[in-house]
Amino acid sequence: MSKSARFGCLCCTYDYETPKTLVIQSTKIGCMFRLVQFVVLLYVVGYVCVVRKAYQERDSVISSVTTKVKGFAYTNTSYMEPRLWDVADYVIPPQGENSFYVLTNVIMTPKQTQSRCPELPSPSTTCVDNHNCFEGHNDPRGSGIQTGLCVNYSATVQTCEVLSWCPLEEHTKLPKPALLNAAADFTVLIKNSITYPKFKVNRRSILPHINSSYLKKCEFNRSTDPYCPIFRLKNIASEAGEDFQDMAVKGGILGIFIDWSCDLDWGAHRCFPKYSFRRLDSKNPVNNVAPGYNFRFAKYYQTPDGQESRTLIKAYGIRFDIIVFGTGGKFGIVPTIINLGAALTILGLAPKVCDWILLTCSSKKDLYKKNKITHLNDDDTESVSMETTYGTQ
Ligand SMILES: Nc1ncnc2c1ncn2[C@@H]1O[C@H](COP(=O)(O)OP(=O)(O)OP(=O)(O)O)[C@@H](O)[C@H]1O
Repeated sequence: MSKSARFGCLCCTYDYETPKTLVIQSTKIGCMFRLVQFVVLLYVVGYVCVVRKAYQERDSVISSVTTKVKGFAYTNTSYMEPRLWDVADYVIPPQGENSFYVLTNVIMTPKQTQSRCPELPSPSTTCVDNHNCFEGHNDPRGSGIQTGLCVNYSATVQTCEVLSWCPLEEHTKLPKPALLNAAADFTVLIKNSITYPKFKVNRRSILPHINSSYLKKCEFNRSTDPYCPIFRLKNIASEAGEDFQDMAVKGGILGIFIDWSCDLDWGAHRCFPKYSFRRLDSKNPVNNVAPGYNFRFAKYYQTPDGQESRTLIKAYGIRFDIIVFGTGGKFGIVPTIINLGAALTILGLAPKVCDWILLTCSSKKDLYKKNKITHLNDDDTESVSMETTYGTQ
């Protein structure tokens, strides 16, 4: 390192910088400074305080949900005997965790017993003789375990025999419109209790002003009854932008969102649930392979001769998932002090921004630089102090 560079560096180390006040009497610069201050204030007051409510302490909601569905459907079709359906028939299982499932369409296979029967015809199950079938062969996509025999499925088709619940479920066409399209008019009561433990606030979806006679007749309506916790299923679907009758054919999943975000500074009594609805299973119009939601279950019974039998039900339906979320906020001294400090720091940036504009962008930047930065050494200090003591002659 050269001698002068080392000397310069040494000088920097032992320099002392102190700000001096430079008053620039310029309307343009004054306005710019006030504008920067105004923008910073707008951010602090408008965004930090009003929108983000940064002066509040926060707590996340803890919630529990129970549901009760009501309604009746009557079906009278060619593929099933006339039948009345009530809640015990179509809500499966009777109790769900933060969700409930409503059966809307079915393929029923009654009177099944454990026996042997020919497989449903497909390229892998049709056979010519017993050599094409393998005893014990178990295909998950098939209907049972092969016995090794090739038997008549119909007058013209032979298939491998399987040990299974017979008769097998036929790949029949799905009823359209859905068998239980009357489910559109079923209603569901959602009892949702929430708590903000930090603030000791408890609320229910059945608000304090709701009495039993109101609950017996009310129904959720976004404009007239936004706090009634009883929802008609078709309205849930339509609010989610779906057609209930369409969804009912192959099933699907709908989300019921309950937002409990509350400003508790106004008191817990002003904390209300906000409901919104959305379809949760993806409905891709381009790739419509395997749409909807279905599963199988069976109802078992014994025939008069003591044989175990069952009715197999392939159920299509709509699952309603209830998703509760929200944060509660209440004035807190710690976040207030932290954010006040941050706000003042940001406010202190206003002169820095103006200085930077003055010293780099303005047309008189050289003049400002000359007056803004003054270099003094010890000799200058002595001459200044002598000038102050004796005055200039
Ligand atoms: N899905 C629903 N649609 C319309 N009203 C409902 C529904 N579920 C419950 N209710 C009504 O809301 C009120 C409170 O229901 P809750 O289940 O707490 O009482 P309940 O006496 O056991 O109801 P119920 O015997 O009528 O099923 C009752 O008047 C009930 O009839």
